[in-house]
Amino acid sequence: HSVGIIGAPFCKGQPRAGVQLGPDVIRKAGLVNKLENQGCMVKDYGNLVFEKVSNDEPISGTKQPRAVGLANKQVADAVQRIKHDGYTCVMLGGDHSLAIGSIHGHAACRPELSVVWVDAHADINTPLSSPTGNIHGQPMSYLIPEDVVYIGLRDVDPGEHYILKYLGIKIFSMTDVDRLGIAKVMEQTCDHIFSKIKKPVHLSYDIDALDPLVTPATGTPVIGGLSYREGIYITEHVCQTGLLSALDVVEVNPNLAKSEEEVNRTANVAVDLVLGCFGRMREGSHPDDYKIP
Ligand SMILES: N[C@@H](CC/C=C/[B-](O)(O)O)C(=O)O
Ligand SMILES: [Mn+2]
Ligand SMILES: [Mn+2]
Ligand SMILES: [Mn+2]
Repeated sequence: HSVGIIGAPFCKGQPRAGVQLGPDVIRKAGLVNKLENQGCMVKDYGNLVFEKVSNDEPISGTKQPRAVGLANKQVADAVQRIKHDGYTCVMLGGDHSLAIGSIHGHAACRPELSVVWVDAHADINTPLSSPTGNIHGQPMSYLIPEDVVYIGLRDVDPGEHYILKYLGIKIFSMTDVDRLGIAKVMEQTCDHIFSKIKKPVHLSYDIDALDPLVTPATGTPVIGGLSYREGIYITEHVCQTGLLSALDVVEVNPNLAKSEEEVNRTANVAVDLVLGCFGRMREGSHPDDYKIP
């Protein structure tokens, strides 16, 4: 696996400061070394720099529209570049509004991509249906949900639920995870997105899809989330399709942890999710040329 990492230290898609520290907190938990230690070739493109935007007044209730727009232009350009350089792209957030740019930039290179959205939330509010005006709850509404599957939903607004049903979007809520088990959810997710042809997968992973006991340092925690094992299983299954083309890991906010331990716990889980996407197997592994010493 060859992995291109881009950090997007951005927080304007939501009101809680701290999520802009996500990229470096995840790196500090050893992301690059751990990927290299499992045989990945890694290029870290560093962090994007987001200029301050003044007078960024709300537009029909939507907050920080100009900052979010500009940031996503930069993210789209970076992701497109990383894809053209031949890597599987890993975008470290930052809040989930960054998926606008990440998916847009990825689609510029791979227009036939499909999206797997792992999240407690649907993030598909329109500016008018949004109860908060925060754009991290809206990214999917700016993208044509061609082929998208949701996993982990448990906090969906009425407007979002209407849109999901109206568009017939495939969803696996936490009820479905309980009813089917994560293995069946992943089997049916792959059946759905690969029903016609094999497509590159864009996995957009909001860390709040996992239970707050597993990943407490996040801005919109919702109880009854995915276990660590379910969260990892999703990454292992996507990895074995061989079709993962871009990954977002978003919404790690160290400022919302109650302790240093909660920051580390959240960051370590974020790293393990990435490792699962790039071949880490819980059963263990050994190099082809391994010899008992
Ligand atoms: N549905 C709420 C919550 C949004 C949550 C966004 B998140 O999934 O990126 O955490 C809203 O629209 O404000
Ligand atoms: Mn989200
Ligand atoms: Mn969420
Ligand atoms: Mn969130």
